[in-house]
Amino acid sequence: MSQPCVNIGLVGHVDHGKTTLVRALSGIWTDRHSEEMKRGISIRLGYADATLRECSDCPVPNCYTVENTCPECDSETTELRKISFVDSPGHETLMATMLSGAAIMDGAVLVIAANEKCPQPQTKEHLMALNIIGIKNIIIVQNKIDLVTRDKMVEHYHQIKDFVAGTVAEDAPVIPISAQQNINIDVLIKAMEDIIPTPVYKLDKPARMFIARSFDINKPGYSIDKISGGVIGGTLKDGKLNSGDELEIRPGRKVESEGSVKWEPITTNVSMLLAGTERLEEVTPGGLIAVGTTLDPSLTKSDSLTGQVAGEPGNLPPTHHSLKLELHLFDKIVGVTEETNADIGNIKTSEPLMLNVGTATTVGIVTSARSDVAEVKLKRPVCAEAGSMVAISRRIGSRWRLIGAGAIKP
Ligand SMILES: Nc1nc2c(ncn2[C@@H]2O[C@H](COP(=O)(O)OP(=O)(O)OP(=O)(O)O)[C@@H](O)[C@H]2O)c(=O)[nH]1
Repeated sequence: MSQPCVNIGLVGHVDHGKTTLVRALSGIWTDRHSEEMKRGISIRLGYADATLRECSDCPVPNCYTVENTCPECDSETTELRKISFVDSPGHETLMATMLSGAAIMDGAVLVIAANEKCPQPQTKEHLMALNIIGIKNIIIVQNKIDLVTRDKMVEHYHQIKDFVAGTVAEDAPVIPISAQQNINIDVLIKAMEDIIPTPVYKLDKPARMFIARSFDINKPGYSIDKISGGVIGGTLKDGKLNSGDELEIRPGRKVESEGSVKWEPITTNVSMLLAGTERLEEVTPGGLIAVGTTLDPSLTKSDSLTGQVAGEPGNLPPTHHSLKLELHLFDKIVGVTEETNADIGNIKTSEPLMLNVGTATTVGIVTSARSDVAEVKLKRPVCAEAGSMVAISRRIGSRWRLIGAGAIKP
């Protein structure tokens, strides 16, 4: 049995075909939430595992597939790697969700629809987010090529190249595909093998897991056989987890008594480890895992532990109630709206900011600010190491807009 070894994110503007592409690569539709069906957009992060395979005996050169049997020559294919896909929502109001997902991506596919002018607002904003979080292994797909003429496709390709010039994706390959018609999916698989390596993990370090989902197994559709406690899902960044291990979760649980509020770390035990549908005795970093715990399911329901960090007791990063950030702000606001090209200027004392740290999203009020450093008092504390990168968004009009990044100062 093996678990996925790398997390690949799908990012890009709303409706450009991320979920359809995950389906082409994994056979799984990640949008199953009823509100998503109703609105026709992704709201939560979607997750799906896939096994990328190669047909080495094939008369067709470079034959890559996700099927066990080669679609070209019917030979049995060989496994290259198992991958977990993280499907981000592309709607502008869901940037915080996209940023939480980006924290667990090892590489990303930027999906750009060929039938719309490039760049669309979240094509830009998602690329900036990848830049902030430090994701360098990027592939660009030019999707929906079935809807455009060859000339339009070439014109669109040049728009993409102009747009990424000078960015972290400058040298990323641009692969024309149709996720819906399964065109060039094999070329994309080959590019994933070439461009997005399996990270080198530090197995001898204490276990540390970024929690991206948490749920109550009793909820219909989520039930996992033989678990009676709450479940957390996410990715292990370092170390290993074994069935039966003790686990600490930080910041933990909010406790209110006599008018004061405290956050207490939670301790629990690992009762079950799952990668996809496979039950494992030990998990290592890479891919998305679900951890069954001995916690009361009321503590994990409705993603209540999303954004927290789990790991070996006594070895987790500190809990911060305020953050001192070394600022790296953009010059201009990203996105195509009436505020486009508006200068960002300095962060001001008393202004509210939305901060994304790892998979956590929190809001805070600036208590002091200079042009290069700001201190922010957080509404909800976060567990993070000094030096970690924080994505900073400011409220402009009716939504939070990404304005830059900050490194946590000790
Ligand atoms: N013709 C054509 N339509 C496509 C293709 N890929 C996706 N679509 C359609 O485009 C629409 C949006 O696709 P989704 O996969 O939901 O897009 P998304 O990027 O996941 O959307 P959000 O997650 O809500 O941002 C759907 O109606 C798809 O059927 C393609 O290659 N060709």
